[in-house]
Amino acid sequence: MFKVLVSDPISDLGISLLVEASDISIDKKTGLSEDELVAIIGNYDALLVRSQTRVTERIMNAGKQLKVIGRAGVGVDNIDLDAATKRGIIVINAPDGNTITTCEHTFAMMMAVARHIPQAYLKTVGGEWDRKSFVGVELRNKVLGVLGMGRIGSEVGARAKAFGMEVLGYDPFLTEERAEKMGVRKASVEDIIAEADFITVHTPLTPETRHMIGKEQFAKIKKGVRIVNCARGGIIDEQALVEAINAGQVAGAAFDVFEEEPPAPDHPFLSHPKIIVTPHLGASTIEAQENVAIDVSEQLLHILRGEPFKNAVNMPPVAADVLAKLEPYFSLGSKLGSFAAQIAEGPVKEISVTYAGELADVDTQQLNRHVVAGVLAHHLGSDQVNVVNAMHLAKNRDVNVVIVKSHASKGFTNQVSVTLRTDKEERLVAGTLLNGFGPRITQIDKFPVDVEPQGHVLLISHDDKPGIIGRVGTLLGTRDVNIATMQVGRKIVGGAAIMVLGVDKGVTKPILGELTALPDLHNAKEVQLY
Ligand SMILES: NC(=O)C1=CN([C@@H]2O[C@H](COP(=O)(O)OP(=O)(O)OC[C@H]3O[C@@H](n4cnc5c(N)ncnc54)[C@H](O)[C@@H]3O)[C@@H](O)[C@H]2O)C=CC1
Ligand SMILES: O=C(O)CCC(=O)C(=O)O
Repeated sequence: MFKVLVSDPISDLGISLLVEASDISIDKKTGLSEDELVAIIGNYDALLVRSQTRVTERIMNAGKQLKVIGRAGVGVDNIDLDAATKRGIIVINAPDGNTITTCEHTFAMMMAVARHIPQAYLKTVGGEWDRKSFVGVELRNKVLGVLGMGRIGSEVGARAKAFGMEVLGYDPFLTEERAEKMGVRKASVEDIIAEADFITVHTPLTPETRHMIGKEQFAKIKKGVRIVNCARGGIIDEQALVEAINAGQVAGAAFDVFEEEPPAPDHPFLSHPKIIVTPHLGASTIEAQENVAIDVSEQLLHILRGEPFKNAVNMPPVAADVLAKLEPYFSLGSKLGSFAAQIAEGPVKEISVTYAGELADVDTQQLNRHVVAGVLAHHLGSDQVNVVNAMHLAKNRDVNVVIVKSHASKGFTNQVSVTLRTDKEERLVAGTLLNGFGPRITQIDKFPVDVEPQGHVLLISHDDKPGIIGRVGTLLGTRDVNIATMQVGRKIVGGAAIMVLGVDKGVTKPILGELTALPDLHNAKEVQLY
């Protein structure tokens, strides 16, 4: 039974998938302090949050069984990602579910600031009939500058055109072709500052975007511009904005987000007549909250159940078609890594993974992680290593990871070869997926073999001499070790050879010692593959 803690208000309907799952027990405890979370998080396998809970390193340290943190929304700035990655905790978000809702809120804010709606409302319900103070501007024929043309920014751009606005878009990933397709003009930040009548920001808050509109930009900004921020507090310098409004440079602003949330009661935005605010409501619709909760619950279930998942924030993204090609190799990759780690003597200095055949043309980042995790888990423990922290752990331990791609696959559609270089030796284990037969180890060091990577495997190196197979069989038989499968590999008659035995149970160290003492036999190792 997996235990899930929901620590922020999240749509009941959205998490019904978790509530109804027979292998999940779910607790809802919202509004907890960091200390309170630290005290209870050790009982949980998964934590589900929105934006209120700050998931700190302290909480993760206390979450001894914590495997996944799900964020029902886009921004994960309330989660210490580095700490999660170090601990192998997968962080997932729900990036698509609140796009339209936030885009619509942006429009609500843009229109509200253009037409002074909150200010007019307040006066009207206060008994005043003031029609002179609230003369607004149209959106039609105005220039809208969109900083950040991702999911939300693109939707804002599309809707702005319906209002008859000219849209200037800036995003480091916006190409001329994409801009043209969307009917927006690709622009620089400077173009937007100089030309836009309305500016809206839709980037994450990063060192690069922090205060991307600040004092310097306000000095050059088009007079009378209106600014909207429904992304993250801090992208626009709050202090500089107030000064620019007071100087008459900026006509008004609409903010859903703040550098510090909630803002202090004396925050200048809260009393400024030309600034309208909402309390981080961008994603707050029934539809969006259901969508993000459904998305994140689905992925959370996949992760807890050990199934393939998407939207991991602390792992490289992978396209669905690429994932479909890689997924069948995940288990093989980690078993090859584990096999190599179990037979190699000495501390690992380098893990080299060669992809041959069709895999050579695929972005294998996810598969690389499975191989590296397979190697490291042997040394560090499978509870300490997973695909999230594998690369981080390798780097921390100065283990070089080398990826080689080759189209020559020795007759297999695909072959994955893992070579471990230690300070003592170099060992290679290669494998493939055989159509209709499943995974196979196809090579160990220089010897071609055909071995199912499963259960207890005995790897014996010996001279290719008559009688050796019988001696091994007899010894194992007298020690009650049943041989299920046997493979012998050699390069030349009478030369060095290996024997790979599938055995039904673990082989003890004394038996391995007895095997090694047999004539013409050099080494016997047991490899466990699960
Ligand atoms: N107010 C609210 O309740 C909500 C806020 N958000 C926030 O809105 C923002 C945008 O969300 P999405 O569109 O879903 O994200 P996204 O990841 O689809 O788009 C962000 C875009 O910003 C661009 N970007 C990054 N650095 C940039 C820079 N220096 N200059 C210009 N563009 C840059 C990226 O290339 C990307 O295209 C995020 O910060 C998210 O957390 C999202 C949902 C609700
Ligand atoms: O959960 C929320 O309401 C905040 C949404 C948000 O800011 C995001 O998804 O980035």
